Amino acid sequence: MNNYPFFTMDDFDFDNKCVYLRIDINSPINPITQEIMDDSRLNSYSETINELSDSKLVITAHQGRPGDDDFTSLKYHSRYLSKLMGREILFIDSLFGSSVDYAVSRMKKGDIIMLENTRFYSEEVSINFNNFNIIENTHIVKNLSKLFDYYIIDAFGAVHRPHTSLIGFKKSGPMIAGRLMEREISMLDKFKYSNQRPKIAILGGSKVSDAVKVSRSFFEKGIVDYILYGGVAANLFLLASGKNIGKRNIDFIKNNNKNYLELIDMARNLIEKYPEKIILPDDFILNPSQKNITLKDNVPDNELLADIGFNSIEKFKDYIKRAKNIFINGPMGMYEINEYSIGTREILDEISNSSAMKIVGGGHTISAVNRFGFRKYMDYVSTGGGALINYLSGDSIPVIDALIENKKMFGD
Ligand SMILES: Nc1ncnc2c1ncn2[C@@H]1O[C@H](COP(=O)(O)OP(=O)(O)O)[C@@H](O)[C@H]1O
Ligand SMILES: O=C(OP(=O)(O)O)[C@H](O)COP(=O)(O)O
Repeated sequence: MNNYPFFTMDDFDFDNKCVYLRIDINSPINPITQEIMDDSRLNSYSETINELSDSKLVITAHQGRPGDDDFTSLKYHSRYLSKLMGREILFIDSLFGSSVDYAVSRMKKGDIIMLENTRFYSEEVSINFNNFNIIENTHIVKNLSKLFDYYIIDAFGAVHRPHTSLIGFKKSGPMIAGRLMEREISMLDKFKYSNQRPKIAILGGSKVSDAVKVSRSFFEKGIVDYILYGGVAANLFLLASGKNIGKRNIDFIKNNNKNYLELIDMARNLIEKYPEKIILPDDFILNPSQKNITLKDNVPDNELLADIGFNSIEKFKDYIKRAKNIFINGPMGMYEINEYSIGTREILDEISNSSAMKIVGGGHTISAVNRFGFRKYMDYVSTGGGALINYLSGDSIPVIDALIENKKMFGD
């Protein structure tokens, strides 16, 4: 038996068994060619998949969110993974139903199948996850649970999402943490339990809802001393503090967050309670004009605050220099475009030069770290973005909770 409160792959023998493996290979996608722009997440599953080479292995995963450019089929991911692993992977363009049943019934030991993007099915994300009866009664769970002996969940990047393909099988059979989950948890615990101060978080990117939610826990529980905000997360806090961030930036927040008024309220409360811990940029590079402006200037309606400006970079660097523990999730701006990549690059450069413990995570953040050549300077590169910050925040994590519950049910 292992030392974790959940099953790991050490606890079972998968020889000739039918195994469900949920991974997170959600990757940055080129919106024009649909090519995978960074294969870090795909690369992180070699240990798990190699260890399952005696099983009949069926892989599920998601890519993107409905409505977004990167909401694509997993056909390309299956080809990519097949090449990386040097193993044939049969792609089935459904998640469940007769074509899946038939393909699985014909599997032999050593075969691998990958199913279609779980988020092509609304039952994956749009049901009431507080009621497990509903989850258990989805077509996804009813159909797939007929097929498997074991359910391995290795999607560390999505552990903070209580979605059907991630937690829905907790009563169907043993649910097991994969090798990536084990590695992530043991590495992140080193940071979580380190008492070296100051500890700082750097939160950027576009998923502001995760950023605001965890900020509260980070401050309330004293997990970090400062949070430096970039990207859309910074825009949200600036808006909440009464700054004029311009129509296009407000619309970006509104259009991507149904609960944006609630987010602004939460951000405002945090600013009132922890003013000295919230570190915000005060100048920016505009897109499309590429002008450097401060927030004292008016932000024209058609401009995005696409990168943090030079004063803000220097201000952030001062905090990074003094830190003993640092983690970063989310780029400082639209790093994919050269003209707006300087903030992200400079901040990653300063982190790389620091002697603090340095953790970095998130699909786009890893892609930036790889692209700008900083990977070798990081102590740990987590595959999780939202997952990383939620895990470090000490809040309850739906997938980990489900794994723990499952071990209690199937433990003996
Ligand atoms: N100020 C901004 N306005 C619009 N998009 C932004 C801004 N800053 C960053 N982004 C975008 O955020 C995306 C990355 O965010 P996110 O998915 O949250 O990061 P991660 O995958 O590392 O967790 C990038 O595509 C980047 O272009
Ligand atoms: O890429 C992911 O999150 P991340 O961008 O926070 O690292 C995960 O696959 C979760 O995706 P989601 O935030 O669309 O639920």
